[in-house]
Amino acid sequence: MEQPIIEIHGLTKHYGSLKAVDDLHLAIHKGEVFGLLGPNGAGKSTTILMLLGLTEPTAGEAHICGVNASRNPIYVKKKVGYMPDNVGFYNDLTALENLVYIGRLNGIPEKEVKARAGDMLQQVGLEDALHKKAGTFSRGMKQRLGLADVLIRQPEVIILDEPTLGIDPAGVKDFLELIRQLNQQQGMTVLLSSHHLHQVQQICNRVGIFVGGQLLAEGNIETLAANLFRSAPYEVRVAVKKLPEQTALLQEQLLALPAVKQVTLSANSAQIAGEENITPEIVRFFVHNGYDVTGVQERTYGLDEIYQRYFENNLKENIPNAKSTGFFKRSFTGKWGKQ
Ligand SMILES: Nc1ncnc2c1ncn2[C@@H]1O[C@H](COP(=O)(O)OP(=O)(O)OP(=O)(O)O)[C@@H](O)[C@H]1O
Repeated sequence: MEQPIIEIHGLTKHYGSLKAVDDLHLAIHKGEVFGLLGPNGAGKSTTILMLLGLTEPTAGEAHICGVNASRNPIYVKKKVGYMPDNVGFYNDLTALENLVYIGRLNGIPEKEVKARAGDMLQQVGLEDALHKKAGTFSRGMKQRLGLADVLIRQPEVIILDEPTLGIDPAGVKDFLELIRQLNQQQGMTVLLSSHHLHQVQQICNRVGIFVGGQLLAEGNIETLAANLFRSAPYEVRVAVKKLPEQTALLQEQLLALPAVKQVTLSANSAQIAGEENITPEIVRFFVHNGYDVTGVQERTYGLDEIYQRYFENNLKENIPNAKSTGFFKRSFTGKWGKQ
């Protein structure tokens, strides 16, 4: 397999007694969109600064595009396009003028720079705002200009720190679509940090959940879900016209079926979780026992549950069994309750 474009080993940063980043290990490969997901203060920005060689790690190493970031910050600057959470521009210059200026600073030949800047602005959807002053731009437009600023340097990888902060929902959707296109059409590798799990879920191939300086879990959504709900990863809800008032026997019968681990009964539905795909068996059971089945629904996990679950585990250590936690019931009923 190709060498990862970002490789982090034991990366650690202390600020006095505070461990902002604690023994981080991570590999991101070419063409991936990786989401670093975590609440404020989790250590995302500190990690990014170490990746860029802008702050020295207390311990560990970050390699990016094949070099040690803290030993080669200038090389890293050439290879990596970094968009901070607050991009600054010259407000009195137009979008095109700002970008031409940046292009020149980055050594783009004079005869090319204007055309390249124009192309970039078109690519990020600012073709109608070429000659507008950056000072008049909305937050969403500024982020697009920030992306053009990053892309004109022709980076191998782009790192975006909270790129959608402060943009309205429509702007967020457009911006994320832009990132997706960059990835799909140009194979651009992207690392983005966010505390918006829904946004991360929309465009990232892989996600790292980062809390209190530690990477608590990492993988694609399916892997995270499987790890999280390891004991009973499959769930099905069967809606029936009416369940008996005394449910103890039914509960016992269901729990006796192979692979069934958890059963929650309400007036007209049964929620059942198991070690493997139990849907056919469960449906057969209800039909065979004369219940009028009005609906069957298999459950899929979203990042929501995973994210909350890891927070919960992190806050309340050593939860022995997911079955008994309030979270499990809450997310279960919460998700279905909405439908
Ligand atoms: N220069 C610094 N000096 C001291 N403490 C710092 C410094 N920079 C960050 N920290 C602390 O390190 C921790 C991690 O901060 P960091 O900015 O990396 O988190 P984050 O996940 O990016 O959060 P946010 O989304 O709020 O930026 C926080 O507790 C923060 O207060």
